[in-house]
This record gives sequence, structure tokens and C-alpha cells, in this order.
Amino acid sequence: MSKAQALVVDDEADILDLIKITLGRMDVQASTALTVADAKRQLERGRFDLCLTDMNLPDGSGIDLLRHLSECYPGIPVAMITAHGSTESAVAAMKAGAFDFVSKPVDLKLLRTLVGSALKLRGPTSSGASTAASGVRLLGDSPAMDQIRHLITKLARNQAPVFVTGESGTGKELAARLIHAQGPRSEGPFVAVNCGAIPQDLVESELFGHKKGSFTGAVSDKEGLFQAAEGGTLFLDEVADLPLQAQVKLLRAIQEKSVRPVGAQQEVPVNVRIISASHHDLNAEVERGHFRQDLFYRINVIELRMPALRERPQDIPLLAEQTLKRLAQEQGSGAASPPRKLTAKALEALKQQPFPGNVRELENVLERATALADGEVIDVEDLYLSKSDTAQSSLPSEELELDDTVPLEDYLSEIEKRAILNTLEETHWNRTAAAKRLGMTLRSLRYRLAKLGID
Ligand SMILES: Nc1ncnc2c1ncn2[C@@H]1O[C@H](COP(=O)(O)OP(=O)(O)OP(=O)(O)O)[C@@H](O)[C@H]1O
Repeated sequence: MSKAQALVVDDEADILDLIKITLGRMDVQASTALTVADAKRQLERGRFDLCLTDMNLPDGSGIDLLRHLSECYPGIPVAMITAHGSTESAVAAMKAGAFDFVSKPVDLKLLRTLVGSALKLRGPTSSGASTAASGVRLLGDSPAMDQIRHLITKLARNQAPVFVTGESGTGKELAARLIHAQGPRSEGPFVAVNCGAIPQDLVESELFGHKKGSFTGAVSDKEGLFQAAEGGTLFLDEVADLPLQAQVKLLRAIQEKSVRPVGAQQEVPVNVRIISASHHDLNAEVERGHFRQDLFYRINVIELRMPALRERPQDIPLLAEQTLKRLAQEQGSGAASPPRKLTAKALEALKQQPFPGNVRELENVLERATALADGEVIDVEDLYLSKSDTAQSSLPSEELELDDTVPLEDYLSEIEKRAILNTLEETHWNRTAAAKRLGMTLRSLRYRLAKLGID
């Protein structure tokens, strides 16, 4: 491949020199421009693999230049140089499509990492290959799924924090894995963490690491998940469950691109892309004071909404077919057994189900049917669909009437108790599965069980 070409735009000549020398050492040829107009002229004349631009230029803003580039030269990744601590401009730049940002004074190590990632986007994309290699596929032929795959391909090309929303089991983690696998970080690690599953007092040490002796039990230095994800992606699932104190540190880590392990004096630079997810309405959590507004603003630069399965029933046949194929492969000891087939009636019944647990629930239904059906064909009665999926909507009925004699709190507790008990019964008292189905964390289910006196 020929020498990479970068266009660097800044009105401060010494910054241009510094970046030019740094890039030169990476074997990247840099052309420089002092204004937006000058940059546009150079773009017409040359061929560039990357553009680094300051936010404030004498004849316009870096965002103007970014827009010009995305319109006329959509293949060139643009990174923004922002003023120190200016969250607004970094977020605005990424929302406008910047690949990444670096703040002033420019940290040369971060700059090198950023340039390295941007240059990986050169030439034929490796996305197809890496996706296949990672085995991650987001199935579905509905227009909604098409759109999501298209958006994911675009998101994979930049470094902006992505916030994935959607009900439990809609494929939020799968989407995060795909963004990672199709992007320039695909050779780095993908580290997924369920924030709700970490005991509260260990959250900071888990995320940022700790020094030996920093608290009882810290018998040796330990690296955190941020450091484990170095060069790759950190997926923060159920981010709404992070305690407020850890949220402050997370905000700092994202803003400064560095973390300070518990008990350490020094910050450690980290090069990690953050993708977070929650099935809670984070706007509501912010309003209730449970989630920091500034952190939400930072992680939610781009939102990716995974649609519920009931919004796209046309995806069910393909999802079911692939799941049955996988189950056959997993079960076949020695020679693979042929996948079970669904009758037309069974397939129709699946398409009618509301599936509150989405694709995960569909997979569970098919796994149970595979285990229970005798022949090679799965019919509607093998699916045992009767009450499970309608349980949530039918809960508050059963002669529970609100009148003046029943205090509202008791009435609500009773509804809550019934909902939890029904779900526990359906999941054969598997609390993790019940929590998922009820749309709450395991910790919060345990709390409610204790509060309601259910053992
Ligand atoms: N479009 C899809 N194609 C193939 N498999 C899917 C798809 N969507 C979800 N799945 C499967 O459904 C299951 C749940 O997916 P995933 O864990 O990504 O969901 P989630 O939204 O992150 O769930 P939770 O909120 O409970 O963590 C996984 O087994 C995943 O492989």
C-alpha cells in the first residue's frame, strides 16, 4: 500500500508542525492547512486517507469542514482536535460524524493510536471477513433489521460512544459485538460486563483496577476491565445499574481517555471504545436522579434502538430455522442430526406470540420443544406456548380490586408479588431468568423478594 496521506487543519503553526512530525514518524505524509478554505482547496487537489482538524478555524468551524468532507469525500475519516475539557464540542463533532477526537494539548500517544485506527479503515474493508471470523450475525430480513445492519456498518467506522437500547433479549449485546467486529478495533479484545451483576462495593475496582493493599482483600495489583479492553471495545451492559460514584469515574475515564485504579496515584491512559446498553429508560433514570445527566450525554452520542421481536414477526421464520440448526449441531453426538422442522401451524403460532423476552425467549421455546418433541417435526403443541408469553399482561386481574379499604401501597405490593411469583413459577424458580423476563436486574429482584417476604 502506498504511503498514507493526512490533511491536518489548524490555525496554530506550531501544532501543525508537531502533528506533522509525529505523523512522519508513523510513515504518514501530512499536508497542512490553516483555514477551511485552504483545506477545501487541498482536498480538491490531493487524495487523503485521514483528516485531522481543529474545531475553531479563522473562517469557519471544524464541524463545517467535517460536513463538507462527509458530503464530498465520505470515505475520509475525520478526527477533531478540541479545546481541553470541551465535552460539548467533542460530542457535537462525533454526532456530526467525526471518527474520533483528541483534545488540546495533544497527547501524542493518543494521537498515534487514533491515527493508527483511522488508517485501518483504508482500502478494502475487512468487515465481512472479521464478522464471519467472529461468528457474529444479526439475523432477520425485516426492513428494521436491514436498517440496523446498515447503521452498524456505519457506526463501526468511527469511535463515538454508542448507546444501545431495547428490551431484554433483542440482541443489544450482539449488535455491540458486530460494531466491534466490523471496525478497526476488531483485532483488539471485546470485553462485555453486566454492570448490574457486580457487587456495588467492587464496581470501581472491577472497572478501573486496584493497587495491592488499597482495601481489605486487595492482595495484589489487579487490572480493571478498561485495561483488559485496551485497543478494543468495552461493552457496559445494564449501565443504568452503576452506582453514582462509579458513574463519576466512568465519565472521567471517557472524557480524559485515562483511568485511575483504586489506590493508585497516577492515571493510566486507555484506548477503549465504549458501547453501553440498558433496557431501562435512561432519560427517566436521569430525571429520578439515579443516573448522571452528564454521563448520559457522553455515552449516548449515538443511540441504536433494537426493535422488539413482536415489531418484526417476519424475522421469526429465519431466526427459528437458524436456532433449530444450531440446536441440532449442539446435540448431535458424532454425526450431526438433522435439524427439527416446524409445521406451518407451529410457525404461525410463533409469529402471533408477543415474546416479551424477544429472541432469547424464542430460542428458549425452541430449545424446550426440541427436547420434548418426539419426532423430527415440531408442532404447535410441542411449543407449550399457552400462558407463558401472556403472563405479564394478564397479571393485575384476578379480582384484585382497588377500593377505599385497601391502601394503595398494599394493592401495588400485591400486584408486584403476583407478577414476581407468576414469573418465578414459569421459569421454574430460576431467578436470573425471572429477573430478565421481568425486566429487572438480579440484584433488584433479590431486593424485592426480600421486601415482599418471598423466599
Ligand atoms: N437478530 C438476531 N439474530 C440472531 N440471534 C439473535 C438476534 N437477536 C438476538 N439474538 C440472540 O438472542 C439472544 C439474546 O441476545 P443478546 O444477549 O444480544 O440480547 P440483549 O438485548 O443484550 O439481552 P439483555 O438485555 O437481556 O442483556 C442471544 O442468544 C443472541 O444470539
